[in-house]
Amino acid sequence: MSKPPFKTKNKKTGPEPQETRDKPGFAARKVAADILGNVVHKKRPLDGELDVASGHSGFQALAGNDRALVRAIVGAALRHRGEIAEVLNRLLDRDIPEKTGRILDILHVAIAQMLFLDIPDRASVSLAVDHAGTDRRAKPYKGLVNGVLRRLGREHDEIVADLDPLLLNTPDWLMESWTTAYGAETARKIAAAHADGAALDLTVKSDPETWAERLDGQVVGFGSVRLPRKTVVETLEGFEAGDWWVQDAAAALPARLLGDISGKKVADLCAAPGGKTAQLAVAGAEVTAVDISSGRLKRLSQNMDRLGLSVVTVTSDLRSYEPEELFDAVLLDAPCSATGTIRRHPDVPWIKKPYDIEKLTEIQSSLLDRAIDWVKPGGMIIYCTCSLEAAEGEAQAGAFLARHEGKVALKPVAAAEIGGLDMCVTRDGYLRCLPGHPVTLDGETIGMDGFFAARFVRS
Ligand SMILES: C[S@@+](CC[C@H](N)C(=O)[O-])C[C@H]1O[C@@H](n2cnc3c(N)ncnc32)[C@H](O)[C@@H]1O
Repeated sequence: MSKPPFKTKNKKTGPEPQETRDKPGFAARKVAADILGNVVHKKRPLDGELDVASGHSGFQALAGNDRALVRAIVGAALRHRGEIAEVLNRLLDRDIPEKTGRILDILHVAIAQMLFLDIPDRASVSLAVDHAGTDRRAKPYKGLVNGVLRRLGREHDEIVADLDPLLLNTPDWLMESWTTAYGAETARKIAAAHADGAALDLTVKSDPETWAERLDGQVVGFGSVRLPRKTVVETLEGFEAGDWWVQDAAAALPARLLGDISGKKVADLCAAPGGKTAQLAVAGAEVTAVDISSGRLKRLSQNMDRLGLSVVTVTSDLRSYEPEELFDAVLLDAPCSATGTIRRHPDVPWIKKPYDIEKLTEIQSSLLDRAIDWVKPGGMIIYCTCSLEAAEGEAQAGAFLARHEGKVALKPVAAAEIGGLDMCVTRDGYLRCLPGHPVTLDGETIGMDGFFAARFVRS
């Protein structure tokens, strides 16, 4: 039940005084609240906001250590968004009215620091109060920010008692979708994996064992090299030389389902930024990489240049694309909700809605229906998504088979083809990786992204 709103006068304020702006850490908190607001209210993807070349202008202007602080604060605020909202609910006896500027974002940013980051409460509270004081619509709530946060500092243990983080940090519709698809226990394991975050996985051109040794990592999944989480990619051995690229261990599996493609003509549909394109090219295929986004294809080309790989790129909407000749195989990594990547993209649960899944499943089926006619008889079609939603995976594949009965058949996946990862193969022969599936690094259990793939053969 909602509570009656606070009433305050809306006083106008000018820009924040110089001494506030100059306070250490103030700019980072302000940018963090701004980015959090852009993600949760304006549904802007977090990666875009945190891009040092094209992201949030305030973020771009920060020094390196402040940028790292913003990443940590916004990451914690999103990963624990449900818990923070519940803590606020317990602290407030009235609802904060809408249109109060950044007040809720300021509070979320401060609570994220107080509960989940190693930052003294004193600093988090004082900077949040300063921030409220400099925001035109938040200023009337400066006292409330101070009171609420100080109370959290004093009564922390009672206030956070009995929280269920896994349920709170997962929107109901997602928890229901995963419970229906995988059962309640697995749904909770998935939510737990999201709280843990992700390691850094690399796909190497060859010899994963040697690369694991050289980079102090471990071979996981099917030939991926896993490194500890906080690794700066660009400084690692082999980056400049193009010996490997970043790709989650689960994302590296679908392209392997094509088997020996040396010398074959393969279309990589929805290809950018090119993780799977690189795998196909390294396997010796003649690759045509198609994507609707010229910007993303530019990144794909840069990635292929670094890796010393040669592929043909085509900027086109697949709904109007007409290939010049048929392919031996196609891989369609369709646009999807990306709920399989929440470990690395904690914004996904808060920017995606059930309506998005409905729209995406329509696009996926229209792309599949076109791709089927671009492959030679006997050729393979791999359909994959980095989604946990059955509607974008198992149900989509089943509906495709039903629509094209006689024209296409399922070629079930065998665990032996993906390095014996039998937990990633369903009874129907689909590839289904879940973030709760255990893959270990130095005894620490870190899972992999959620991924789905189905393999079909054209008659
Ligand atoms: C999941 S990402 C692909 C990731 C890529 N396969 C990889 O492994 O690096 C989906 C891609 O689909 C592209 N896309 C979305 N709708 C499209 C369409 N109608 N036609 C072509 N590409 C599309 C997006 O631009 C995006 O690059």
